[in-house]
Amino acid sequence: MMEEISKLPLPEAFLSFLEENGIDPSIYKASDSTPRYLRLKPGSEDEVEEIEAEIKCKLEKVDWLPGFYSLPPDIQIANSKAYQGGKIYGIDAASGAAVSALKISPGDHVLDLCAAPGAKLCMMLDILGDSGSVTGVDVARHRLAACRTMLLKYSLGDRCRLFVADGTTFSLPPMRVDSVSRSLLNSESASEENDDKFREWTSRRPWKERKRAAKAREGKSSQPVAVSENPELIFYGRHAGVVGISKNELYKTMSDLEASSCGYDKVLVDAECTHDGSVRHIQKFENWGWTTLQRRVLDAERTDSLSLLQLKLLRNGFRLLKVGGLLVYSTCSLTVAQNEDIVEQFLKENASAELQEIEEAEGWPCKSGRIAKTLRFDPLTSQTSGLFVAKFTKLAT
Ligand SMILES: C[S@@+](CC[C@H](N)C(=O)[O-])C[C@H]1O[C@@H](n2cnc3c(N)ncnc32)[C@H](O)[C@@H]1O
Repeated sequence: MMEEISKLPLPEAFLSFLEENGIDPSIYKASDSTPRYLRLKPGSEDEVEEIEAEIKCKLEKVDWLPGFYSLPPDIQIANSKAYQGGKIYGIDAASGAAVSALKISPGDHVLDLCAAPGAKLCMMLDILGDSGSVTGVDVARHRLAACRTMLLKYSLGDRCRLFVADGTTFSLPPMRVDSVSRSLLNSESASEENDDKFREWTSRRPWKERKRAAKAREGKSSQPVAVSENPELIFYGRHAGVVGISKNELYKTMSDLEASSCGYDKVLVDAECTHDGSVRHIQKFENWGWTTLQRRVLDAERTDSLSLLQLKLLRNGFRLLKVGGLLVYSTCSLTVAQNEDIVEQFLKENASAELQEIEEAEGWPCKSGRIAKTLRFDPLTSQTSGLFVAKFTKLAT
């Protein structure tokens, strides 16, 4: 087997998986030449030359995506001052496109239902600046903790809340404007008597959270990711409408009817998937072992349960969207089962869901998916990692 693999770029089983799913294996041959991408923190535009000098490489502006630059795949940015100082983000251009498709406008309340590790969430917060809010949800505590670290590094957390929660059942409303004004009034005076009310977030984690995190670490190697029954808030910014309100207020869930009128303006469901479109992810299996690839990517049973998870995430994300809002469903898989099939099934069961043309995509180097209005990025066509994107709106019924 090893001999065969050393001759082939990818193992037979993976090639048959691609064939079964109608994916052209030659897209992986472009992997060596697929550039790396970075996004510039807004406000750092004048520092491009300095960054280029530091990483010793020219940054090519991505002409179809504002704020994005490409660089050769072998250039490392993690040790650079620009990266460590929070002036640049490592994020694939296709991921940037998925966020752009959401058309986030000032004041929007955005839900990111599979948020970790958070490259897209950071981009949303940068777009929103000093307005609106982003609620990030992820079932994996350690990944969401990494997202929190990123928010702090880029000083982006002011209008963000992060919940460890199951995205298929999450039901909390967006930050309420009245709670923000109340929280501003209360933030100074949140005193000992107000023990039930949230005070300003501190990086000193409460004892309970530390204990839970230690427990999760102990069980991590042998158990799948633990799904907490109730959402658990692991971060909130000063202007995220949390400071000064009580736990009862924060954890009050929305009914479907309430969600239609007071739900989120924009929802991203960047669903868990087999990651087969991510060239760099597939390449990692060379070190992790091809048997791991068999288990994690090709196993039919996993794929079936993943499809169900994807459908449930999409259903719940859409439930939390307000009428007239926009939802983007994306995966970094290129299989039809995890993309078009999910979209089709979802549309069949939701009379209020309408697939939308992604107007922003004019000039994007991508192809149409098998369903009109959906998009597919792949390394050959787009010079990016693989990504499927579909956009929906919620109609009044
Ligand atoms: C493709 S990744 C998301 C990447 C992220 N949007 C970003 O830009 O960095 C999928 C995420 O879904 C999370 N996930 C898996 N099952 C979930 C569930 N039931 N609810 C919420 N998140 C889930 C995984 O932990 C993983 O972090």
